Amino acid sequence: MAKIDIFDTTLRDGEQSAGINLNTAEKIEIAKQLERYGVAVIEAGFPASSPGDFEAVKQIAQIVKDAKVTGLARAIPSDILTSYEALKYGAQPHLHTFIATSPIHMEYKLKKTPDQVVEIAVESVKLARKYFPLVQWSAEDATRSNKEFLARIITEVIKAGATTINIPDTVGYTTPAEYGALFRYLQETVPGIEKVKMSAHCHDDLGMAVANSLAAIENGATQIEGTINGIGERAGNAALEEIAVALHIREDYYQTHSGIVLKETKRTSQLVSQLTGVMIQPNKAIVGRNAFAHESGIHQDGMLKNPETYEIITPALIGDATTELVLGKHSGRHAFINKAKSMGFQLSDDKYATAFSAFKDLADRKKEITEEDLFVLLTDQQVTVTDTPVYELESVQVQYGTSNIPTATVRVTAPSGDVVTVSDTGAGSVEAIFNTLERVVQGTVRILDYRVSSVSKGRDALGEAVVKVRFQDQESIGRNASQDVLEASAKAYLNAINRQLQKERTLSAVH
Ligand SMILES: CC(=O)SCCNC(=O)CCNC(=O)[C@H](O)C(C)(C)COP(=O)(O)OP(=O)(O)OC[C@H]1O[C@@H](n2cnc3c(N)ncnc32)[C@H](O)[C@@H]1OP(=O)(O)O
Ligand SMILES: CC(C)C(=O)C(=O)O
Ligand SMILES: [Mg+2]
Repeated sequence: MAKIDIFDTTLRDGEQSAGINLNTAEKIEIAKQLERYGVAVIEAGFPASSPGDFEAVKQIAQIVKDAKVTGLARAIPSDILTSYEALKYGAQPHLHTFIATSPIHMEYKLKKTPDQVVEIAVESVKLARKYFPLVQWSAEDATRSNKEFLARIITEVIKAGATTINIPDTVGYTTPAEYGALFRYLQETVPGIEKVKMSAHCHDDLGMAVANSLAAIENGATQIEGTINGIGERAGNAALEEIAVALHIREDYYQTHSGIVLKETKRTSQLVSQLTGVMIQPNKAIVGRNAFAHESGIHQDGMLKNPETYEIITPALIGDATTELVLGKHSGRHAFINKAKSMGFQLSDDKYATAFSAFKDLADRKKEITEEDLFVLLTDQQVTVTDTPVYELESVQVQYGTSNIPTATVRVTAPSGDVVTVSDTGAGSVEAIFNTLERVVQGTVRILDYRVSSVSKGRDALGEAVVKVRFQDQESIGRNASQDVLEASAKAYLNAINRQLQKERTLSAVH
């Protein structure tokens, strides 16, 4: 099976992302992780661009042993010589030099004729080869270059000693079929091309960087360049983790291997995200937070029956990620009960049914149902004695204004089955609710304690209310968690009353 070398440029092209600035210690940490990840080449920076980059490249070249370390240089003697001073410590000194070959870059940016560009490229490669055993030459903006001119200049730089030829899609302009055809054309046209490594370097301006890179592999590329998490200038570079996993999962199709240690994927991605400060979008392939999260009932049911129904990549393949069956408004009974059991609950079918409908009701109102929310909801069912008639809150409404007296109106089904609606006021909203409920409940109720806290996190977190009352000469504690603390308070109050009623009923049944 053919080997595809992975050339990582997170520390050079990746760092060219707007807003990223890594210091030497951070670059070394990333380089060490890239070495563990199994990349073949690490482009550690652009040594001539700043003393900081020079120092980082030099240290990385000294530290990294299992990958080649390279640095970028323009086709300028001083860039090449400066790069040598940084890279000479590497196990196999490797230089990456480039010059643009498209008409627009040659005319407007370089202000050179095509003939001058060929001459500069040849001279730079010859100079580089005096110092470096390995010289990669890149035709910047290759995909907008004249292909006959591209074949001509590549022929000349190979004669001058280039050991790798890179065909960058610098502005993310090409398409998979077109890019593949360009690789085929160069292989069929350029004398001596079989002696060098052919490399692809794609940008994601049209969202095709990974697809273009894979097309290059299908057409003879044996090295792929990119960055971790796809970071890079403008829309970024090809995401290396996506390419490595695609080659693995579709090995049957590509018939290649990359040498990447896939179980280091998640860690590498997280490290780069943390040190660069570039967040990973949740639905990003392979490393996004949701890449292994299933929310809808039909998918969750399929996953529980056989994970291969909806997962082509196992989370274990890429490291520490786990499959997650996220419970939300699209979830079904199978996933809900499975989760409840995994949390240690064992309820009767009836209670599971009630808990599931309470869960659906909550999921309609709350974006994400956390494990804490479920715990509260299922515990409520576990401890509810269902055969005692109790007070049930049908609705609660509070009128509150900074200059009004708070007024509560509650509608409650009493143990007798009667539905009553009562209003009363209080110094605050909660007191108005409690005063109103006191008028509903038969018997004297004295509040001994009342507390509210948040169950989960975020602005839509459940609020949990705990109310301790004295009722029928006994102390009873009630609790409830709802999205609204006023509703939770009313329900907690009635829960305290109901628990006392249930206790009474159980005791009188025993005697
Ligand atoms: C596609 C890519 O990713 S290419 C890599 C891009 N990365 C970077 O540019 C990051 C680091 N760059 C830098 O720090 C600076 O741009 C430096 C140090 C390299 C150069 O800085 P300056 O000397 O101030 O030049 P400046 O950046 O303004 O302009 C670039 C010059 O290099 C020339 N140039 C651009 N590419 C090449 C090349 N491959 N070979 C030779 N000259 C080149 C330009 O024509 C321009 O020359 P001019 O000054 O004669 O007009
Ligand atoms: C320097 C080259 C390889 C580059 O980054 C590009 O053309 O995108
Ligand atoms: Mg690039």
